[in-house]
Amino acid sequence: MFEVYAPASVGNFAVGFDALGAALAPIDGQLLGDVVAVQSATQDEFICSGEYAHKLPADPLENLAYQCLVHFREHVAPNMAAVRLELKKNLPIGSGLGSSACSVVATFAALDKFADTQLSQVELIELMADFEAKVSGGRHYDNITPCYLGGLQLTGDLIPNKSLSLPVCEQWYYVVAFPGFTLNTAKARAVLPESLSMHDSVEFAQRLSAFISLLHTQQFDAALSIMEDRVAEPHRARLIEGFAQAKQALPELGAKVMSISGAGPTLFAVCTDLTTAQQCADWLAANYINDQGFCHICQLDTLGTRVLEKEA
Ligand SMILES: Nc1ncnc2c1ncn2[C@@H]1O[C@H](COP(=O)(O)OP(=O)(O)O)[C@@H](O)[C@H]1O
Ligand SMILES: N[C@@H](CCOP(=O)(O)O)C(=O)O
Repeated sequence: MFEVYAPASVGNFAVGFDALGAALAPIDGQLLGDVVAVQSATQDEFICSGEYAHKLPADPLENLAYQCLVHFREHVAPNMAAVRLELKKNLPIGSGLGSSACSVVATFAALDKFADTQLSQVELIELMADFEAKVSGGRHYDNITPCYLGGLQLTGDLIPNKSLSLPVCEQWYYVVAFPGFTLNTAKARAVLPESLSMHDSVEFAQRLSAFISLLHTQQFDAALSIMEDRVAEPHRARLIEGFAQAKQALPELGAKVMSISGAGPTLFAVCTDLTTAQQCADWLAANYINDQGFCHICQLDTLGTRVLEKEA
């Protein structure tokens, strides 16, 4: 038996709608992501457990992890031995933390290892994106690739191998706050305009390309100064109760960036020191989250999806 862990991720990373995403690692060492455990069995078996299992449809046919197993058995590895696959659903659904991507990535990575199919990285990413697209209302890679590969990824069909890893400042802290209520990604995509004006398209391209160039040249303060979401955030802000108050309060506390993680309602702030990050986390805990919510101070998870070491 082995377990595969896939980390939560911040889609869009404010400046790269559908094109940038970052994997998260809480600095207190907690794991923030889904786990898939696989072991040999006499016939295929699927179990869904974990804190948020009860929020998923009871019918396995509607569970992405089970759908991935069925697809893998039928189309990728028909001769694979029978498997007992358990999804430990540790991330809230509709949170903006790449929850559906987490389940899909962990499941395919685990099955790929179990069956020793040795799919290429691009083949796996394609497969993962196909399944996440079934629920998210659009095909995008900005949760899949950081979740799978770790770090901050520039990602999309135009990008060689679907993803390019970007350098980030090691002193950046990411405060993420899931408020405890949910926002369906497909619904949050439906409020976006179908197209951008020429002006907005040029501005988006300038901002994203400058941001990446500044990261590569280690001009991190300048990168933070243009790290803003002018594409999705203006349309989604009204869907997220408490967004406006946080948008005002967190920069006053010293956050360099405050925006929506993925499609929301999780908010994220980028801080350049731990004291400020803690103050932002305290504010979010007191003013944004309810008793179902949580808040973490994170840095980037550079490992991505991996097999968990067994505890001694
Ligand atoms: N294993 C799974 N993990 C997450 N969502 C799943 C899973 N299986 C099915 N779903 C469905 O997919 C949808 C995911 O919603 P979405 O808003 O895209 O979540 P997130 O943004 O957190 O990925 C929900 O309707 C949920 O019931
Ligand atoms: N680029 C996507 C990201 C969705 O992330 P999720 O965690 O909310 O699923 C978007 O902004 O729609």
